[in-house]
Amino acid sequence: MFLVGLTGGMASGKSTVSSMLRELGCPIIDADVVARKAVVEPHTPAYSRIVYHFGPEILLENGEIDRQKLGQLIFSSEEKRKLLNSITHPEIHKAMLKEILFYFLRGYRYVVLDVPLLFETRRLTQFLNHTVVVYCDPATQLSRLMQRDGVTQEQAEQRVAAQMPLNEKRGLANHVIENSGSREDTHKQVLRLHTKLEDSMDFLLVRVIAIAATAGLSGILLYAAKILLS
Ligand SMILES: CC(C)(COP(=O)(O)OP(=O)(O)OC[C@H]1O[C@@H](n2cnc3c(N)ncnc32)[C@H](O)[C@@H]1O)[C@@H](O)C(=O)NCCC(=O)NCCS
Ligand SMILES: Nc1ncnc2c1ncn2[C@@H]1O[C@H](COP(=O)(O)OP(=O)(O)OP(=O)(O)O)[C@@H](O)[C@H]1O
Repeated sequence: MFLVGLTGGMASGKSTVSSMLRELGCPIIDADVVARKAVVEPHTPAYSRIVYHFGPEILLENGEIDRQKLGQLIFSSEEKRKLLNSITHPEIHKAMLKEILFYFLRGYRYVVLDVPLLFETRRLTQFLNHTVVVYCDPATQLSRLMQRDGVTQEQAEQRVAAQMPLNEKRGLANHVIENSGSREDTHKQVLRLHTKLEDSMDFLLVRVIAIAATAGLSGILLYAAKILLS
């Protein structure tokens, strides 16, 4: 099975690209969704540790974590961000591994992992066959972030600064989707990426068949040699 890592910066367009890929039939595992579902819901081990370290003041009245409050805390303090990451990341990776297994057992040939902090944590990169960065220019990124999350320019800049610079991520990827333009333009690039992924799957299949055939052939030759020499 092939693993494809999809990443980018805050509001650079990862979810936009992953929904396009999903529409084309690609299985997607979204780390933000995994984190929301399996990591910070009440009664999970990560939830208890977050409340222990950050205090009950980060809870809503219904006992759930106030994501906005926790976000404000961790995006303004590297120390707190590191603490939250140390609690959540091992749990996120475990939950993602379970989902990868699920797709593997269902016979999928590849799965796309949408992970915002792929290059920051680097835990997953060694297992990936392809890495894709969704890039957009810094001014567009800031304005999309401010518009989507209703935050000030200062808050948006602070959030962007909490991650590895997007330019650096772009240099680490095998494949870049340039998302500063229109959605249509991005869609065209996603179609090309999809074809590339499908082609590399076919290439993998041909390689596996060739290896199997070679192994089969050498098996027959060995068997024949054994009979002739006995
Ligand atoms: C900080 C939290 C509470 C903010 O929740 P909120 O619903 O407002 O945002 P959401 O979860 O949709 O994340 C939005 C984006 O913020 C960025 N982000 C999230 N956590 C972090 C982090 N620890 N460091 C840097 N950027 C982060 C990512 O680009 C992400 O796509 C939440 O993101 C969280 O629990 N983060 C810790 C888990 C984590 O690291 N998630 C990222 C997956 S690798
Ligand atoms: N090409 C585009 N043209 C116009 N708006 C766009 C384009 N791509 C994305 N957007 C908008 O920009 C915002 C950020 O995009 P998106 O949510 O896909 O980013 P993201 O990388 O998943 O963000 P995050 O990591 O913060 O969750 C969204 O409001 C989205 O609708």
